[in-house]
Amino acid sequence: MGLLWGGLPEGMEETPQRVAKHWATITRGLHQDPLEPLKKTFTCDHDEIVLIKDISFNSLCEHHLLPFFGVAHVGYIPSGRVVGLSKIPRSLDILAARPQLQERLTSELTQVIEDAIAPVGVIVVMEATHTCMSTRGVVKANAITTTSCVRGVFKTDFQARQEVLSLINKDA
Ligand SMILES: Nc1nc2c(ncn2[C@@H]2O[C@H](COP(=O)(O)OP(=O)(O)OP(=O)(O)O)[C@@H](O)[C@H]2O)c(=O)[nH]1
Ligand SMILES: [Zn+2]
Repeated sequence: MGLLWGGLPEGMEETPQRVAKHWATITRGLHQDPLEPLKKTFTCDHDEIVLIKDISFNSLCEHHLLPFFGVAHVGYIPSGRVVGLSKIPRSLDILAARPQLQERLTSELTQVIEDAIAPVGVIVVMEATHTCMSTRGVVKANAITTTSCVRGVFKTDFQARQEVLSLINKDA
């Protein structure tokens, strides 16, 4: 005789509420302004690269509502103003907590940094694993997707772009 259905296991009694809370948490960014963390800025005459590497993020692919996650690298050359280092990850967390495309997440983060401090140049590189590719569909567990968005001097000055990419350890 097989196992008969005997009703919900005790551990599942609160599962609907947990699931609702989880979805509210992972989509909280829909109700938040990604520019908010970047509103407080500081004057600073540093005119070379500021690079924050390996900022972990978790997001949600808009096609399957499955997680994609990885790291972001954000580099910029200030034009007189900088933001607190923790504020860029805070802004990323807001943008990531929405149904996203990795490409759009990358360009939106670039855009909010431009809007906040109008840097001489800004570059965002993101590397991510998409669980809609690793656990279902094509089932490629090790595929990593890299996206980048480049603005300002990094767009036109190949040497500046090379420098920041070598600090990130990526080829141009
Ligand atoms: N460009 C891009 N594609 C994504 C991203 N996240 C998921 N996708 C892809 O979106 C596509 C959606 O394709 P569909 O054909 O509509 O969906 P599907 O039938 O489930 O596709 P398969 O995953 O190939 O089974 C898939 O190829 C996903 O790999 C992303 O951030 N950027
Ligand atoms: Zn997907």
